[in-house]
Amino acid sequence: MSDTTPPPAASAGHNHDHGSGGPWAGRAEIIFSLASGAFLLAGWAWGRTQGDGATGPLILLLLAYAAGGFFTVREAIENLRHRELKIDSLMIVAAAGAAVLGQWAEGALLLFLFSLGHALENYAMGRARRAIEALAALRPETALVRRGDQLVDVSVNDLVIGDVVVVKPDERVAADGFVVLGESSIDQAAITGESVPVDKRPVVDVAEARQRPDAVGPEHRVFAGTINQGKVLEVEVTRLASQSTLARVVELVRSAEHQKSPTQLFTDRFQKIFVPAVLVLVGLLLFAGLVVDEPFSATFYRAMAVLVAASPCALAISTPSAVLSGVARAARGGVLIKGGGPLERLGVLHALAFDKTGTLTEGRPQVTDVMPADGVTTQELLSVAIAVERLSDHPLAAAVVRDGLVRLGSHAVPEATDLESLTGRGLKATVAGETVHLGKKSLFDELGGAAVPAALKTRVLDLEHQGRTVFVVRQGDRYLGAVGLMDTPREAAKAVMARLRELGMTRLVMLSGDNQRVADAVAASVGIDRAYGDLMPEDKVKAIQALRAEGEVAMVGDGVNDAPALASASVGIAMGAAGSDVALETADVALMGDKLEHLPFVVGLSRQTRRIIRQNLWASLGMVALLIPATILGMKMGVAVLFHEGSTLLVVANALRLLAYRDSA
Ligand SMILES: Nc1ncnc2c1ncn2[C@@H]1O[C@H](COP(=O)(O)OP(=O)(O)OP(=O)(O)O)[C@@H](O)[C@H]1O
Ligand SMILES: [Zn+2]
Repeated sequence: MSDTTPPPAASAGHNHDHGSGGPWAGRAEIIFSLASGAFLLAGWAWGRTQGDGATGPLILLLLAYAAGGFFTVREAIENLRHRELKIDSLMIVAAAGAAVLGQWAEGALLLFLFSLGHALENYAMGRARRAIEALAALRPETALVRRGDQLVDVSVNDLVIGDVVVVKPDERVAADGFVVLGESSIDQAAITGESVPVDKRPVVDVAEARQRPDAVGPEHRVFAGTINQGKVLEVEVTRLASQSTLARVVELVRSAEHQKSPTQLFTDRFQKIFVPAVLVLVGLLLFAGLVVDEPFSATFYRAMAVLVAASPCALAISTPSAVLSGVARAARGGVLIKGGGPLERLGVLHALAFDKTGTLTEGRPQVTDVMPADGVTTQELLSVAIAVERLSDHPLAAAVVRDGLVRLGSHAVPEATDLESLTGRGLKATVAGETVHLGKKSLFDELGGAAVPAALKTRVLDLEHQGRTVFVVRQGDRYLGAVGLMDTPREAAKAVMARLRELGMTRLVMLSGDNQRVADAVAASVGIDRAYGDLMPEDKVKAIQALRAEGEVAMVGDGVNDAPALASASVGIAMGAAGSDVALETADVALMGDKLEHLPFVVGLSRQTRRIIRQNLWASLGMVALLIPATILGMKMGVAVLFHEGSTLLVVANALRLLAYRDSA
């Protein structure tokens, strides 16, 4: 059951794939094992009527041996070829030992139970794996592609970027892309875990969308594997089938199985000591004749029984089965967990740090206040601000341009050039031959030159107290004024924080690049304990490190400006990862949808996984601890195998409960 040599990373845990694999192999194992059981029963019953040593019953028991031992022997040979010693192989030694002692029925029982236990175990693990493979099957095989006036059926693997595919109602979208024609609503649950269908409409500017497909808004973007619930849509393909979000998720989930968790590393280490110790014990037991007066056959039998009892089979499978089920369940809920490590760590930690914009807030700021300095007109302030923000792709910039233009009316906007982004503080550019600086108030202390006029400063502070994000604009040495924006907290944020506390998160903090007063206001409104404001991206990393000094911390962000902080947290959790490659790649846990509500689900799931791993460890170690003395004291080999395989199946069944996990909020 477990290797005495460390298994290669790719065969994490208890691997009974038998090389060939496939559904037939699984079924064949069960059939062979049941056949073994039938031969055993018939041979045993016939033997009772015929008396010992009759040829007929013996032939049946030999057939039971053959059927029950077939896969075990095959695997043992395979292992020997790889120069691996597995305890599985020793099960054959035990059965052979029973045969030598003339205990054919007992040996056949051993092989029957052993093969049945392992066949069922493989079947159960296969169930968790199939839950993952079901994701891959969501993508249709073919797509209807518009070629001039004609529609052609094309294999999705032959789709190229720029193809326009037609998606009929109730059909699955064949490729990632953006809508060019038609309006509909799409069920994206398979990718993002959102239960409510999302409305889609065509992009306004196809050329622009083609150039920057990752910047296309969620109302235009569609993903392979999602279901069109309304009317016909035409979608321009932006990714090859092998690169689609679905394909990447499936790939990441598959590889997650092979990332060992801390508990797995621990059990691996434990087995490296335990297995040789068992072999030594069994070796010593062969000399029991020196202590107790018994025939060697009895000594040998006892040693074989101990060997069976001590196999740490359940222990080896206890963690991998739970991790596999947990990762599969999460994937079905639109959450990608990259392995047992993050899953287990998230299951025990008590502190969560949040990014503000786009994570706790909607990430859709709106201009609320425009305050020109004395002697400056509103138009002058706005036109310069718009000119500069137009060149930036910051979330605040988009809001200033959109809302600013409405307020500006027909007033002309000058041309800005030489944009320079002052990360986390603001922007610098040239307008009408003069340098324009725009950004948070503290930026101007840093820059030197003319200081912010006292009157303007008071008004900025006043706005900040009201929870507004404020930036100041300066052209040359002249202050034009300040603009205030407001980003509303996500509707779900408050309830999510409350639920996270129920789940055992005791420290909830917020990290923000915005000023401290805004940070405090947002934190208070959603129920966060502590807000750290005025942080530059590198300060966020330092803040995470400081928090980690007091215990493990997970960080939740959207991958914008916070990727380094996500990477330095114990567990980095990204939101809205379906739309962002960076987030999908850098995070340990990716919430595919842009929904804060999925956070309690994944926290609860990881906590449940931890609990189940704990239970499994106790059950498997407890069973071994009971069976070793029991067999030394004379428990029958058949009974020992029954308990041994029973505990293995129990552990796997316990893990499979995770597939049905629901957040009970
Ligand atoms: N393009 C811009 N226009 C106006 N102000 C800006 C701009 N870029 C940065 N700032 C100022 O710098 C502050 C912090 O910048 P930014 O929002 O990029 O940081 P962040 O770390 O992403 O913040 P958050 O914690 O809110 O997500 C902003 O609140 C704003 O005052
Ligand atoms: Zn086993």
